[in-house]
Parts: sequence; structure tokens; C-alpha cells
Amino acid sequence: MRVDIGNALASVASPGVSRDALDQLDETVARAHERIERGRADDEFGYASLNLPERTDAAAIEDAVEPLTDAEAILTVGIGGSALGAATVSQALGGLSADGENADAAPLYVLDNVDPARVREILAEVPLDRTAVNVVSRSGTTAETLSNFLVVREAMEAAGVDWTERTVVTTGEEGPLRELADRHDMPALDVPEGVPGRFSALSAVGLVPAAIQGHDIEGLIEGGRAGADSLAGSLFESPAYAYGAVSYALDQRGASITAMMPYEERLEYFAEWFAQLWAESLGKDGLGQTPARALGATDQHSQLQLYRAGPRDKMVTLVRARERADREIPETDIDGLAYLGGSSLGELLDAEFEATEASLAAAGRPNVRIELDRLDAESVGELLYGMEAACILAGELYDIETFNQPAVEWGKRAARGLLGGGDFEEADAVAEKTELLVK
Ligand SMILES: O=P(O)(O)OC[C@H]1O[C@](O)(CO)[C@@H](O)[C@@H]1O
Repeated sequence: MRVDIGNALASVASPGVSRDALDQLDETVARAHERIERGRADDEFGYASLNLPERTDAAAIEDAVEPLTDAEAILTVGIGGSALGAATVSQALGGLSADGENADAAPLYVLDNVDPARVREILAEVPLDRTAVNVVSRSGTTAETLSNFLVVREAMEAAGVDWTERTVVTTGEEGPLRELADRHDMPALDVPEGVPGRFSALSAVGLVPAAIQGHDIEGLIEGGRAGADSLAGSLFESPAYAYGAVSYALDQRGASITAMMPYEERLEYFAEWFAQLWAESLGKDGLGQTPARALGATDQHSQLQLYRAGPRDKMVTLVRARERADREIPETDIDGLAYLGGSSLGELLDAEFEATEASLAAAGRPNVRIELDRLDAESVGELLYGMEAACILAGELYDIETFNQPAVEWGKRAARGLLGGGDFEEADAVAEKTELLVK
């Protein structure tokens, strides 16, 4: 993974960071790195995330899913980090749909919301008797995940399918899901101790569908190791720290929004995964950058107008793989389009990547380039690890608690109260809504 922060320098962009300011910040990065390394050495809660490449047992994951590798579809039931990691890994490696290069890989369906229409669509589309159900929840009590699982289980029973033969569980040491797996002797994998869900993609939480699809999960973990090896006491020697430090510095100078804009369809879920990682980790004490999800080249015809000519409150990250499967553009005699003929879609995508990057720089809008050699297991593993390390470094620089998410609990209590799941004052507050209704 290579990170180019040149277009974030004050000589190019406003807001921008001067080289002197980066040099000064680098002293803080060095101390932050020491703190991170102490946390890793002690396997401290949260910091332990950066030890996953050493802890994740690929063989245990492959053994657990072995009975399900005949699946013709995979259904991941989870939410937040308990779904986005799996979706990101599988999509990046080509596994979300059977029409990609991995035509033989079972397509992955992600059930990470409780929209009845979507649940109905998926249950009508997957062959329930030949589907592997991957239900993931650290707590084992998340309402959306457990509700969806109960609905999926009921549909399988109604179809005469033994769901206990088609389900692998990834959960904590205790809780309803663990009890269910134990009761029905189902394969159950452990969520990694001390690792928040949004940091657990390189564990069973994120690797089960990829393992069922036959992807190289050892390679993903090896990529994470490469990410770990690239951590150093200077932002100028560590791509991950360069990204985390520049993001922090730009935010401090007004770039309160960070647009993640991969130029790869297979990284669309990655942008969503990044959004949770960045928002849920850094959105504390009135601080934190707002992640925006974008996709190149598509959003050049959409959000780029705002990124280039709107408020100077954003940074844009452009991500691409240098090697990709390509497709030639046929020659054409259509007036004005002959220049496209004989070129290729990949060349066009690269030209648009570079043009968008230069377009933002020409308007003085800060942007960072992240490049991978290719979208293979090692590169994807290093990218995910690198963003996690960048986030943890940024958390040290903001001096906030990176690894909890207290703000999401209020809404959970309110919803639970509304459903009669307990007596919560938050539910009472719902009834007190200030109303100004316009019909
Ligand atoms: O894995 P669980 O416990 O179901 O949690 C799912 C998601 O919900 C959160 O805890 C937030 O409510 C996320 O941090 C987590 O990724």
C-alpha cells in the first residue's frame, strides 16, 4: 500500500498542512506510536486489533466452514462491524456476485438491516437448502441481527431445511447466540477478545464468507502482517500513520469531512466499512471527521461538484489498484468519440482518477492518494489493516477514547422501550418529540 500526501500540503491546498507542521506533528506521532506499541504488547482492549494478523487462526476458520463450502449462496446476518467486514473482504476479492471473475464463488448476500422488503427479496432469491448462513454478533443480543436470524431460521424451517446444518455462528464467549450454537452443536467461531467489531475484519468476523468462497484468507492475514511491519515511529515511514496524521491535521485546519472515493467497484463496501471505522472511533467529545462515501468515476458526475467548488471543509481520498482486469473499448466512427476507440475501460478509469486528483489540486482542495498493486488478498489485508492503524493513530492525536461507542446506546434503549423490551426513559422521550408538521 502506498499513500501519497503531496496534495494535502499547504503549498497545494487550503486547508493544507505545511511541511514544517508535518515535521512538528511527527514528534507527536512518534510518541503515539510508542503508546500504540505498548497497547499491542499488552494486548490492551482496542490496541489488540493490531495484533489480529498474529492471532487469527485461518485453519480454524477453514475447518469450521468446511461443511458449508458446497453452498451456492452465503447469507451474512449481522450489522455494523459484524457485517461490513465480511462484505468488504468478499466484495474486494470479487465474491459478492457470481458474475465476477470468481464465477464459481458462491455469491454473498448481506442482511444488515431490518427492512422487510429487502429481507423478503433475499429470502426469495437464495436457495435456502444450499445457502450457508453466517450469523455474526459479538454481543449476541443485537436486535437487528437476532430478529433477522429468527426470520431466516423460520424461512428455512418452513422450507424443510435443517438450519442447524446450514449455519455457522461467530459470537462472543457468552450470550444467546453462543448458547444456541452450543445447544444445536453448530460450528461457532469466536469474535476476537479485546477487538471492537469495526476493527475485526481480519478475524473470523470478516473472513468466514471469504473462506466459504475459497478465497485466500491466509493471504489476507499476510497482508495484515505487512501492514503491521510498516508501522514505524514516523509518519514519513509508515503509510498508515501518514494517512492518520494528515487526516487529523487537515481536520484541525477545517477539513471536517473526509470523502472516501475508491476507483474500484469492489471497494464500494470498503468505503462503507471505513465510514463506520472513522465515525464510530473518532466521533467523540465534539471531535471527529464526518466520512462521506463516494465512488470513482461515478461520483465525478455527482459529488465532485461539491468537493471541488463547495465549502473548503473536506479532504478526498482517492484509492485505486494499479493492476486490474481490463476491457478494450471498440473502435468507433461516432463523431467526437474516436479517441476512446482502441483504448480500454481501465485506461479510461485511470485517466479519470488522475484527472480528478489534479482537478481537486488545481482548485486547492486537499486530497490523498492510496494505491494498491492489485485487489488481491495481500493488498486488501494491508489496506484494511492500514486504515485501522491510521484510525488508532488519529485517535491518539485527538486524545479521545477510540474504542468505545457510547453514543449509539441511547437509541438502542429508546427502540427497545418502544417495543416493550424494558422501561427506558429514552422511550418516553420519543413521545415528547417537538412537532412542526407540514402537509
Ligand atoms: O457484533 P454486535 O454485538 O452485534 O454489534 C454490532 C455493531 O453494533 C455496535 O456495537 C454499535 O451498536 C457496533 O460497534 C458493532 O459493530
